[in-house]
Order: sequence, then structure tokens, then C-alpha cells
Amino acid sequence: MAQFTRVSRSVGLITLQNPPVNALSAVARQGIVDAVKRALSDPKVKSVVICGQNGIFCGGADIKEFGTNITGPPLVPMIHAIEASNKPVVAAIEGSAFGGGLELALGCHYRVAHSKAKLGLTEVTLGLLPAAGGTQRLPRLIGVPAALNLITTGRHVTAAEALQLGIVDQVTDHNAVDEAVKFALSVAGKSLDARRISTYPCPCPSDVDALFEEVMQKVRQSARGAIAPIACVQAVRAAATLPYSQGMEREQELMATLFTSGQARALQYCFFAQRAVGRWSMPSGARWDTSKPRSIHKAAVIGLGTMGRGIAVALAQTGLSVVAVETQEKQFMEAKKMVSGMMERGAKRHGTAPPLDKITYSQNIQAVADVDLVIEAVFEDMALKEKVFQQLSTICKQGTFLCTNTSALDVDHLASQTRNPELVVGMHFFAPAHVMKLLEVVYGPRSSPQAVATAMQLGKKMGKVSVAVGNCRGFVGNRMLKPYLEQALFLLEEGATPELVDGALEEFGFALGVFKMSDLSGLDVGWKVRKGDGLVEPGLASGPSARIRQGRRYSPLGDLLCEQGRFGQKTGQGWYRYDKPGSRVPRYDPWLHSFLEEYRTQHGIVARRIDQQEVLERCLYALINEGFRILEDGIAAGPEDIDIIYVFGYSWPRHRGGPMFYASMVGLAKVLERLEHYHQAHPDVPYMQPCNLLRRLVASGSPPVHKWKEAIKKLRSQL
Ligand SMILES: C/C=C(\C)C(=O)SCCNC(=O)CCNC(=O)[C@H](O)C(C)(C)COP(=O)(O)OP(=O)(O)OC[C@H]1O[C@@H](n2cnc3c(N)ncnc32)[C@H](O)[C@@H]1OP(=O)(O)O
Repeated sequence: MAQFTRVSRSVGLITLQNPPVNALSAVARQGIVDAVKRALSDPKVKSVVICGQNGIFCGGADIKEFGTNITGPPLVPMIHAIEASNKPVVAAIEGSAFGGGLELALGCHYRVAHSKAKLGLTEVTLGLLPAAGGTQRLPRLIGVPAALNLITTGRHVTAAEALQLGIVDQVTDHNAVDEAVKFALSVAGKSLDARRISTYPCPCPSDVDALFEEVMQKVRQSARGAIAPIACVQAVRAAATLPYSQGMEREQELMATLFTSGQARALQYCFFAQRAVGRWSMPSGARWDTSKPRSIHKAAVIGLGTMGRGIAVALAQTGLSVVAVETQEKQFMEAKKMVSGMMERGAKRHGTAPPLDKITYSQNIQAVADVDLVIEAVFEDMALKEKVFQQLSTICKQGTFLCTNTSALDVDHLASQTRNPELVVGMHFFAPAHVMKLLEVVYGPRSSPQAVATAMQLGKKMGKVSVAVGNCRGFVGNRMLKPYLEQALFLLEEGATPELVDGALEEFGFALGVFKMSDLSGLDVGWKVRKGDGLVEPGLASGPSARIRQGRRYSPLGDLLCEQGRFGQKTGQGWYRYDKPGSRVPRYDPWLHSFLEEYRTQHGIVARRIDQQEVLERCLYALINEGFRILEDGIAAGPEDIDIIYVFGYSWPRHRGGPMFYASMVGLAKVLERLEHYHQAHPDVPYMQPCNLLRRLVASGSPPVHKWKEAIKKLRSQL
């Protein structure tokens, strides 16, 4: 797992060999310890280079080992032995040096990086801290403020930035291992006294307390309840205030509390879940590894509203030729200006040229005749979309994939409007489409595996986390959101306030509570959908039927607000009030509170005290129960798919691992018991009735989340 060879006569070359990312597994660590010993004891070796095979230095500790009985030599003494060596050791960094990989490099006396390499102390993203000396060495090397930034965010830096910060000594466009060997030859025999980072004093600003207080406040705010970033600040503080050996003790102490925490488990689950969703499968048996995608060179976007503009930008930024079609004159002119502005701002941020020439605009749908793939992004109206699909089916060349960016509508019905329904899939982007990472790829019963594979691959190329899901109203994300939103409204009816509900959800870790989020998205969006579904009945201000639709409990609160022209941020009033239309800071609105009181009186509801726990249980368990139904229906292939959709598309706090992982952490029996309780209390809310799959999982001993897929398969075969 680490090969030792002698090169250029006197350089000991140690190559990490643990594909695919040269992670520091027990065997790899043993290999390094053995190879270092060999290099140090070989009198012909005057200096040493450590590199990784296949163009990647090291992806850090082996995450798969966490939670198991870890054997083999620990990282800290291994890195100390390298630093203490009396022969110079040079790290040759190609590809990635992340987490323990960068900590290993910081134990070396010199670092040479390829210009395309990326470096980072990424442990915080896994709920940990850089506990192989990273929190103690990095601040000594680059100073406290820069180290805090890297360690608390886990962000990746380019080789150029690493050079600027002083993390690496040389950057090369040539072969980094060859350059490191040359470097090692040049430093052989030189004193290493000034090269051991652990011996450096930590450069510190004069007012350490003030600095750390300020940083801690900022980190707490952005952490949304995650504990690892806080522990990272505490560990760096130890570097700034204690001698190295005591700092190391503090690092280990803090790590011990993180290592076994539920948050670390959740974040590590997300790491693997994110990769697992790429290995998609369909109920037909079609899979990622047996379905060949087609290359897309030219794509079209139909409809340049908010979504269409974002999609066009995202496609152009991927390097594709894009035909952007908008038939309405006013929208066409406005969209052209907006799209160019979005690309220019994006390019400025990345220091690149805006890909303006990648997009051609047209007001005529005939312009899409020769594209490989179309993404329809017209208004969310089935009749309009039907018409567009009928046109596309006759205009486009043979074999063009036809995709719809719908957030809820029936993809199979749209496929039925075309000559080749197998070429039709849904591509559900999230707003703003050029920024948000999530893409739901929706397959209908007639979508071909190739169409799904192509949309999944295109999503990946666009930098999206793509999840393949089945076709049903709202797919996965929005279908689960519906009971969540409804519960929030019912809670208001019963005595809660928007502030109370949002406060509970934000404390849980959501960036925005449900009412702030609705104000941001626009209340009119849901109103329009409810009108389309025949749920809005303006005449029914009171009486028992005012709060019942289709035999189920219904809350008209949202409709009543919309009737008042309160659409949220855009009108300056919604569940909160805003200083002016378009303002973003929600403020307490006395009008809304009187309105709620009047509403309750009108409907004979006596407000009761509702606590945060009830808010969380009702909103989250309703959403989770729908998640189980989605699994039962085969709309999502596994809990990982649902969790990744929620983490990337709905700001579910990553350190809680997604709704299905969260349910497994709470305990399925407890979720079942609470759902039963709430269903008994609210029998007119059918979706609170615990789903059969949940009952069966509990009956089969509540297997851990990574075993659900298998358990579901078994349960299905028993039916
Ligand atoms: C204390 C804690 C310490 C000291 C640590 O070091 S914690 C680990 C810190 N390391 C990281 O955070 C890096 C994690 N890995 C990545 O960011 C990326 O994998 C990569 C940039 C290194 C490579 O990216 P890419 O080429 O796109 O490949 P994938 O991400 O798809 O990964 C390929 C497979 O390798 C598995 N993998 C990646 N890193 C590790 C790791 N550190 N330990 C174990 N396995 C790892 C990854 O899961 C993929 O496998 P599958 O899941 O697809 O089976």
C-alpha cells in the first residue's frame, strides 16, 4: 500500500498505493511507516519524496474505517516521525491533498504542488476536525485568520492560492513528482531546524480574545447547530494560546467528542449517499452501469422566465451551445439582458470570460430543429406544456431528447404528446437554476434508460447532484413538502405563530423556517396550484366546510392572505411584513397576528399553547411519513436519494443527514408512535396515518438506514 523505490541515486520515493484516492487506511498507514523507516535507515538515501499513485496525492483518512474498530498505526505519531526525520522529506502533491492527506504533507519539510492540485483540511465537512496535527500546524504556518477560514469551512484551495498563503513551497505545471525529486536533491544535507512546522511559534494578532470571540460568533451563526466548526475554532485557539504539545492534547480531546457524535455519522452518511445516488436504478432493472448516455453538444431551452434563464446560463457555463427560445417579445428582450448579466457576474466571480457566444436567442421555436436535447421551461401549466411538446415532437430532429422542467406535473402525460415517449424525461431544476446544486431527473414508465442516463450525465456535467426519481405528483421533494407545509398551517390555526414555527425549524437547522421560505418563494405560486386543483373556495369564509376539502382537513389561511394581495417578499407583506416590496428582512406583523385571532374566533377555535417539540414532530414526521410512502411506491430507489434531495434542494441541515437518516437516528419506533398519536388526534388528516412500510420496518426490528433498501426488497418479495 506504499511502495518504496530509490530514484536519482539518493532520493527515496514513497508512493501511496490505495486506489481510488490513496486514502490512509490501516494498511496504507502501515505501508508509510515501513517505507519511512526504510528510507531513514538506508544510508544511500539523502532525501525523501512522498507522492500518491495515479495522479492523486491523498484523499485523507479512510472514512470507511470510521465507526469500525480501527487498527494499524495511528496518524499522529506517523506524521511526527516524518517531521522528526533528519533527512528532508518533500510532499509531491498532485490531484488532491485533503484532510489527513494535507496533514501528512504538513508533516513533511517541503511541499511541491502541481498547478491543478487542490488542497484542503476538509474534516469539518465530515463532522470532525483535522486531528492529525492540522489544527496545530496550519495556524503556525499561515497564521490564525487564514487557518481558521480553511479549517472551519473545509474549503478547497487551488495550488496558486496555497502558494500565496504559504502552504506550499513551489507550484509546477510539469510532473510534480519529478519536480519534487529535483527539489529533494537540492535540499539534501541542509539543516531542517527551520522546516519543522510544529516548532514554529504561532503568529498571533495582539488581541487574541477579541479575534476568537468574533470568529466564534460568526461560525455559530453559519453553523446552524453543527458542532464541528465550533470545535475547530476551539482547537485553533489552543494553537494560538498553548505550546504545541498541549495544543495537540486539546485537539485530541475535542476530536474525541466529535468522532462518536451523531452529527459526524450524519455527515459521513451524506458523503457516501451523495456518491450512491449516482449509481441509480429504475424499477425496470435499468441501471447506471448498463445504460449508455448519449453526448450532448447542443441544447435548447424553451421559455426564458426565471427558471429558463438559470438553466440557459448553467448549460452555457458547461460549455454547450445553447439555443434560448422565448416567444413573448417583452420577456425575450428582458431575458437576453438578464442572462448576459448573470453570465458576466458568474465569470467575474470565477475570473473567467463570460460564455456569451455560447447562447443564440430566438423568438421562434423552429430554431431548436437541430439540437440534441431540449429543456422546456415554460409556465407551469399543463395545457401550455402539452402544446410545446406536440410542437417539439414534429420540429426536432430524430432522436432529440425532450425534457420538461416541471416541479410537479405528470411527465408521462407529456411524453404521450410526442411521437417518441421514450425520449422524454423530467429535469426538475431548483431556483436559481444556475446556482442550486440539486436536479431531480424524473423517469416516466416509458422513458428509455438512455434518456435517463443522458439527463443524469448532463446534470453531472452541469455540476449538479442529480437524483433519478419516478413520476408522481411533486416527484420526491415537493410531494414530501406538501404535508410539511400543511402541518405548519394547521399549527397556526390551533394557536401557533409564524415566529414560533419558524423558530423551531431554524433551531433544528433549516436556513429559513417554513413561513419565511414561503414569503421568499411567493405565496401566489401555491395559490395558483391550489386553484388549479379546485381547492380554493373564496366564498367560504366560515362554517364547517370552510376548513374541509375533499373530505379532509384543509386550511384556507394561505388563500386568505393571497386574496389580500399578500404574496410575500415581492409585495412587502406575507406571513411577515417587509420594509418595502422586495425587501428581505422579515419583521413581526401585528396585522397578521390580529388576522389569526379573528380567524380562530370566526371558526370557533380556541388557541392552545404549542411547543417547539410539537412543531418539529408534526412538520417533520409528516414529511418523513410521506418519504416512507415514496419508498413504498418505488418512486425513490432508497433513503439516500430522498436525503440527498432534501439536503441539496430544501436546505435540510446536512449535519442531520436528511429526513430518512434523521428518522433512523430518532428511532423508527418513536416516529411510528408519534405519528399514531397525531393521527388519532387529527383523524381528518389521512397522511398522518403511519405508512405500512414504516410499520413493517419497525416490526422487522428497525434496521439501520443503510439496510433499508435490502429490507424493502425483502418486504416486497413477501407480498
Ligand atoms: C480525522 C479525519 C481525518 C484525518 C480525515 O482525513 S477525514 C477525510 C478527509 N478527506 C476528505 O474529506 C476527502 C474526501 N474525498 C473527496 O473529497 C473526493 O473523493 C476526492 C476529491 C478525493 C476525489 O473525488 P472524485 O475523483 O470525484 O471521486 P469520488 O468522490 O467519487 O470518490 C471515489 C471513491 O472513493 C471514495 N472515497 C473518497 N475519499 C475517500 C476517503 N477519504 N475514504 C474512503 N473512501 C473515499 C468515494 O466514496 C468513492 O467511492 P464510492 O463511494 O463511489 O464507492
